Amino acid sequence: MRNPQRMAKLQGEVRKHTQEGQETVEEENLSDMAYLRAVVKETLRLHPPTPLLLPHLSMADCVVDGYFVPSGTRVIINAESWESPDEFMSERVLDGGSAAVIDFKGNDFTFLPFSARRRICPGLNFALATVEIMLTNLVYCFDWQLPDGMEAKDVDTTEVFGLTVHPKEKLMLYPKQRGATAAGGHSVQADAADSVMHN
Ligand code: HEM
Repeated sequence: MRNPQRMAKLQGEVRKHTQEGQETVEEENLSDMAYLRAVVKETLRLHPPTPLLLPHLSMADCVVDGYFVPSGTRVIINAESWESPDEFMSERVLDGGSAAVIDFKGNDFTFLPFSARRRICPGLNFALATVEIMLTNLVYCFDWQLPDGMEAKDVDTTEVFGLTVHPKEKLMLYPKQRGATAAGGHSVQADAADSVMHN
């Protein structure tokens, strides 16, 4: 909602790769949606649900970059080094983008939303599949509008920190059902607008 052009691009891709007349997006529609994957990847970079992963202890004495780390030290990995880190730039992870080759499934220590190696999140693939199908259906079935008087820049994405983070403020949006038309003075659009989405 803070990036209307990127929202339009994502919605365009989802609607292009889902057959006209299909009620919902199905898993088989997702394979050609490169921009969807970029949006999810960049979202996990900017808002990782578990930013510090889970606490781990080193199992043996070791030396890292010249620093001695004794066995049993609590280790927190925070190795991000991104250009304009606070900006949502989904293009950076698309083919040809500055971060296109950075893996987020545990092979690149600059980007670890699911952690890595033996304690990597076992729900990784399930989580991605769920997020993709949920997000595509939200943008396929509805056009989303901000409440009257609210502008894109007013959407507050401040996070409350914890073992898992969550948004400080609720996101309130009006869903306008795709293709909704007024019929007999009772429009789907009005119905949808009556039900404000709270996040
Ligand atoms: C976007 C969604 C998710 C993210 C970002 C995420 C991320 C993580 C992270 C960072 C860890 C900690 C790894 C560590 O020890 O450093 C973790 C652990 C774990 N996750 Fe997820 N997770 C997600 C969804 C899921 C789902 C959907 C499931 C199950 C269906 C799941 C199951 C688990 C389990 C069981 C562990 C503990 C693994 C262990 O024994 O060390 N996660 N996850």
